[in-house]
Amino acid sequence: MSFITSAPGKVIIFGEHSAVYNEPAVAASVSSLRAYTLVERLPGKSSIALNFPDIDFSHEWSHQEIDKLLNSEHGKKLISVAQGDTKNLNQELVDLLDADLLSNLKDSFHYHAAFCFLYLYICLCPSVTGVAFSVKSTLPIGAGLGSSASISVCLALAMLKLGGSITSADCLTENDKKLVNSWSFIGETCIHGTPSGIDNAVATYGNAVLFKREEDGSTDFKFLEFPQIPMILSYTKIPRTTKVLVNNVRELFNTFPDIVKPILGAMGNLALIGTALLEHLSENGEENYSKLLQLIRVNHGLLVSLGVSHPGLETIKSLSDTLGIGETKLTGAGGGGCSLTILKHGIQRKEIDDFKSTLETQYCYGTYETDLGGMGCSFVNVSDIAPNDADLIRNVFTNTESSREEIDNALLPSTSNITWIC
Ligand SMILES: Nc1ncnc2c1ncn2[C@@H]1O[C@H](COP(=O)(O)OP(=O)(O)O)[C@@H](O)[C@H]1O
Ligand SMILES: C[C@@](O)(CCOP(=O)(O)O)CC(=O)O
Ligand SMILES: [Mg+2]
Repeated sequence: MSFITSAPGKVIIFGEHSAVYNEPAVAASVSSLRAYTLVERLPGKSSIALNFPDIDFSHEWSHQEIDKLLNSEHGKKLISVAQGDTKNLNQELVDLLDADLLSNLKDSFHYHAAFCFLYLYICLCPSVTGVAFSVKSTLPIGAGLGSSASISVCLALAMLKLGGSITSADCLTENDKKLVNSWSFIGETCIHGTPSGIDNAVATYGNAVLFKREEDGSTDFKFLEFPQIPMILSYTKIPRTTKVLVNNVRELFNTFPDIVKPILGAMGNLALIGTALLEHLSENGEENYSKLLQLIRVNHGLLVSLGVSHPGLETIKSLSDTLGIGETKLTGAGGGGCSLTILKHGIQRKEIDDFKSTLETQYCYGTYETDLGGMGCSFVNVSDIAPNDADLIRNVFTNTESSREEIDNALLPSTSNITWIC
């Protein structure tokens, strides 16, 4: 029964934060940055173990601890209600998990990851025991590239398979993906409170989407097709959490609704106009491309007005302005993390290298050049992997120090030997 699940990170091109307020937003998967979850039997044991080496956290719940919850009348009732609700967390179940299974973790940095894991486990495969889940990711964590959504998707897919809700062997059906998307939304809710659902949708389906959350909590999205856009992702390495930034915007909204609402509405319009430009990028000579760049600048300005930028992000923006290489906006929740620079046409390699090396040497920032779009969630059975490759993969999951290159060589769809099922 050993298998691995995988899901990509994402870049929000237009509409972070406004997406939470039911405005349209555009995002695409980041094909080369992904999370992976290895699911294996724990020989001779009946506990449930989680192993999150990227955040230096592992935990094991005994069968007895979990059974206490599963066998109590109150617990059973709450679980059955929670199993039928993929829009909201069941607060009574959350309180029960906090009091019993998460009490030692409540104030720790690891709490939200453990909570996400446990809530999904209790809803999706509570009778499965004697299993270990190990999560490894090449995404920077808390950086705006959707690491929380990609681990939520990996865990939801793994647990839906273990619980028997997903049985497909050769491909994931539309219904399978719908289930993964719904339950990973619940995982995102555990980690950041009030997600729009755009990150888990992109991590589930891959590609690029125009996304909108509706008043009733349902979501609507359409896949977009546009050519690769030359861009650089810059990573300030300044830590922040999406939960705090989303809460800060909520406070601003509550204080000045008449001011903040139109800003969010402008972001929504910008996403719609940006979509039309992306879909017709090569038409009208340079006109559509330069309008796209203008919208990137406007979107960043609006995000600054919401208070979600950071001096570190402004450093990147001002360097790209000084060098005249393109337009920069923060991407994801902001407050640190990553920015996205869309390059002007005709920029020379040397100019790009100067930009990158200044950020890397003067500020110790990281940079990524990656294509957008590509495969969403996927899985592979370990029995279908050649024994040598399977050993390499186990190493990657057990060695806390494994590098991005080692993880990519062992697991990345484009560079490993694995035939992922998606
Ligand atoms: N590889 C990972 N292992 C364990 N937890 C992770 C991992 N990646 C993400 N997380 C969880 O997601 C949180 C970060 O999510 P968030 O603040 O939304 O930032 P982002 O999604 O932009 O990376 C982490 O604090 C942790 O709880
Ligand atoms: C700020 C927001 O729009 C995106 C958050 O993305 P990330 O967690 O920073 O990668 C929140 C959301 O849409 O759920
Ligand atoms: Mg997140």
